[in-house]
Amino acid sequence: MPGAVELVAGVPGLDAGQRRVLAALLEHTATGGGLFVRVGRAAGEPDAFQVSRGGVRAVVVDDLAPDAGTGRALVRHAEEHCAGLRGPGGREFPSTAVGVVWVRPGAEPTWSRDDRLYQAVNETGLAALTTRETRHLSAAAANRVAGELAKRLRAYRRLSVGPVPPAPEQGELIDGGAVVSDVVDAARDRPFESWLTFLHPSQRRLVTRRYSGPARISGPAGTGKTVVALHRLRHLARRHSGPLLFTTFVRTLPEVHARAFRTLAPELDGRVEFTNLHAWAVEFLRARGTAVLLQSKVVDAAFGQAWLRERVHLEPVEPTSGYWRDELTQVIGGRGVGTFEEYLAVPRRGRRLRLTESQREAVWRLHDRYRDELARRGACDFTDVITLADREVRRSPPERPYAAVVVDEVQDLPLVGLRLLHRLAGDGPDRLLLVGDGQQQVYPGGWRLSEAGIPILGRGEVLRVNYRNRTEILDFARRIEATDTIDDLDGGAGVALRDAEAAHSPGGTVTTWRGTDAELPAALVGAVRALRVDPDRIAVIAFGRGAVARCRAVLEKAGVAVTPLERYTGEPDGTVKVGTVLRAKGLDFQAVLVVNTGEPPDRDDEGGRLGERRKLVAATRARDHLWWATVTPNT
Ligand SMILES: Nc1ncnc2c1ncn2[C@@H]1O[C@H](COP(=O)(O)OP(=O)(O)OP(=O)(O)O)[C@@H](O)[C@H]1O
Repeated sequence: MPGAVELVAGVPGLDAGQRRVLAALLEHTATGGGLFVRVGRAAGEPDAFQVSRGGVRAVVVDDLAPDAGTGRALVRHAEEHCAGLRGPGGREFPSTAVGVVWVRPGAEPTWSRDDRLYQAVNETGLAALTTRETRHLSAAAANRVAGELAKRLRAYRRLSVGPVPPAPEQGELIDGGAVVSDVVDAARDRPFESWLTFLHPSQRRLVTRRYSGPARISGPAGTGKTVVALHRLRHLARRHSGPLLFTTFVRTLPEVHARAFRTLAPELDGRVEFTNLHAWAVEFLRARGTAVLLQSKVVDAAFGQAWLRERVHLEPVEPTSGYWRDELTQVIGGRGVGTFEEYLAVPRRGRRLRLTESQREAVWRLHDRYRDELARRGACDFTDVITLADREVRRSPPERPYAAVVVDEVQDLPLVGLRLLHRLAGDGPDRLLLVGDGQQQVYPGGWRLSEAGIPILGRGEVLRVNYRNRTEILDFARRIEATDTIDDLDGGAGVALRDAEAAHSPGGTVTTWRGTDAELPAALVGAVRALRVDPDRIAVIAFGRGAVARCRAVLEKAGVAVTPLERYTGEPDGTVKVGTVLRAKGLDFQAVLVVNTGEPPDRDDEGGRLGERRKLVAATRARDHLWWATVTPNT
């Protein structure tokens, strides 16, 4: 059988550099897929398409960089040729899954940083690119894509170094046998990153849909909301110039998603800013010459002092100070309430106690005291920073406006945060995308998008197919009673996990354990050891900081290397991750061990309602294995 070099030599009209590059690309498809080489070049058309287990690439091999117009045409053509290819499990190839690469044979490529529509590499760079890529497609899936692409690429010659499987007939649906083998394949390997290449048709539609104003994607846990948001960012970045912003309330999450985005869209490195809202606000204020002191310890001390002075009035109503602290930060600060009169009128949605006017007066005195204590320390709290940034944006917007702003886990943002992001993005087409799930709201408080002045009318989307959790885990999580009034973030009825459809992903394990605190160390360490899973894919989740500290100590004592979730970036480091459920939001792991100790939560749980939601969030972080421990006091 001829090798890659001989096969490429058979294509007419290629120069030596092109032959070298194309032969290397072809070689790389030996484990699945194929290479399509254009017979006769055409401006704005890729010279080749490579399908491998790493996905699909459109390639131009040229010493001269395409000009901006040709570059854009190239991307458009690459997308058009590939969009909607069918993949395993009824999923489809979104246009954003095709990477575009310009290879300059021999020499270093030059390129403009502002117009990055494609990756630019020389031959060494290309070799690095192909060896580093993750194989997230099965060989069967790569062959299937190549087979379908063959029907579309009439002007291209298909080259293959492996055996070429028969191409499906024109218009043929995926045949039964292929579906079964693909599903089995997917279930066995469950290539974690196959979302890079294939999306459910309902996900794919949302990636490229044009919205005339702010839009919202909601849906239960694990339905691919973030996945869609990342694909959409690539889609928008390819069409608009200017920076893009991906933000969320959870401190560590943006870094993890930035890493996933670099895998999806390496050419866009730096175009999209991934940052949590507080970090964004602090940095924005700093750049405007306003330094703010934002430290949890200082804020805790200010509240502690204020509480000491005012507790006598509020303790009879509710003894836990956390409840009142949430009242200050979530209701008053979070909604940007500036006067007592406003506070009297504000909806206290989701709060378990109704307050009389005189009780609200007592709260307001606590609020005043707290403000004084903060001022005395020259400090801000977390909502102040957002309010200050919002004021500054109103006074003078950023010089380079964002082409698009995507907000993940939006359900946990305070109202003032929503207002700030709305102001940053504006109401223009495709500029603001809000992604979230009311059922996963883990902080007290609540708002409707309309209260932030964000009109969603007709631009609210719902995803319903859970892709993350295997059947056993999904069934377990569905039984958690977190289904009280779930809203779609705008007062409408939301979809609960119970009503989500399951992508066909059978199996998984759920092990429940019940025992005393004294028995926990042996059980936890035993459960971690029994997992035949890479430590990087394991997380231990608890509901309070005390329980997290205990789990960490137990594991470390047993010689299991751990990293707090606060420091997790998605980068493999050979350790098990440990943290509170609030830090685990938005993430997933192959195996999750959840430790319920029954200790009072760090934050008020609104009479158990938020507690159930936090349990649901914890359980749905597990993809394949869930260990669910209930710790009882020592007898
Ligand atoms: N089209 C897809 N193909 C394969 N896997 C997918 C697909 N969409 C999502 N997934 C898998 O499901 C996981 C969850 O996706 P994602 O984080 O986007 O869901 P989410 O709706 O944002 O979840 P949550 O609300 O629980 O944070 C992904 O890590 C990925 O492994």
